[in-house]
Amino acid sequence: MVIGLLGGSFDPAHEGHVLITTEALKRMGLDQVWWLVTPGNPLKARQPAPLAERIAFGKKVMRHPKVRVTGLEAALGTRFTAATIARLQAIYPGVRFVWLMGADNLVQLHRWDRWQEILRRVPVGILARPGWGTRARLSKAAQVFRGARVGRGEHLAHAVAPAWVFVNLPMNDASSSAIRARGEWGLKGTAKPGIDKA
Ligand SMILES: Nc1ncnc2c1ncn2[C@@H]1O[C@H](COP(=O)(O)OP(=O)(O)OP(=O)(O)O)[C@@H](O)[C@H]1O
Ligand SMILES: O=C(O)c1ccc[n+]([C@@H]2O[C@H](COP(=O)([O-])O)[C@@H](O)[C@H]2O)c1
Repeated sequence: MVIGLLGGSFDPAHEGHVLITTEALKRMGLDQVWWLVTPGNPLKARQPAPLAERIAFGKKVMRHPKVRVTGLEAALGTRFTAATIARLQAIYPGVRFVWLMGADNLVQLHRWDRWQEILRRVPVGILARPGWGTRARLSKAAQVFRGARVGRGEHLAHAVAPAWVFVNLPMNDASSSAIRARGEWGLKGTAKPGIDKA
């Protein structure tokens, strides 16, 4: 069993999240993807909408039999990705986990807690995001782990970590901050009319 983990604020979830999830399922040979809706990104000062509301909206937006929208980090009491992955690996020893993220997150990965441990624990799938390709390829994490880059998504899940892949896909420029800036995600985390469906 290979499970992709897509961590995020999902404040709110949008079609960019749906696209990278379905593409990761198709291109990386994943059996499932679990969204890990974070209680709060350790590097973001801004307080997100309440977790329950972000999860509830995520479930509306992301409807796929192989995808679960979860609040696992709140349940586990972890907030840092390295700690979350370590806990999940301990709880599910028979599962191969793959960490998924958009190219923008690769650019700042070296600022995450125990970031090199993440790459040594699990294969990492990077999904293209408009405007971030060059910076991602030049990022510190990509440089430090350049020898661990895998050419094709299909080879990622069963590669021995450290291993990462950069997957090009049809670009989608949706972002939660743009949705919030347009006032389409209520202050209390409630979706306003018009974004019932991403
Ligand atoms: N349009 C997109 N294309 C590719 N990856 C994306 C896209 N939107 C989000 N992601 C990725 O999904 C994960 C969760 O993203 P997040 O919930 O922070 O959404 P966001 O749109 O980036 O939010 P914000 O604008 O508030 O920073 C991250 O790994 C991010 O890189
Ligand atoms: O572990 C860390 O230090 C760390 C620092 C920044 C972000 N993350 C994780 O990165 C994921 C993406 O966050 P976001 O807010 O960009 O959607 C989410 O799972 C966060 O918990 C993790």
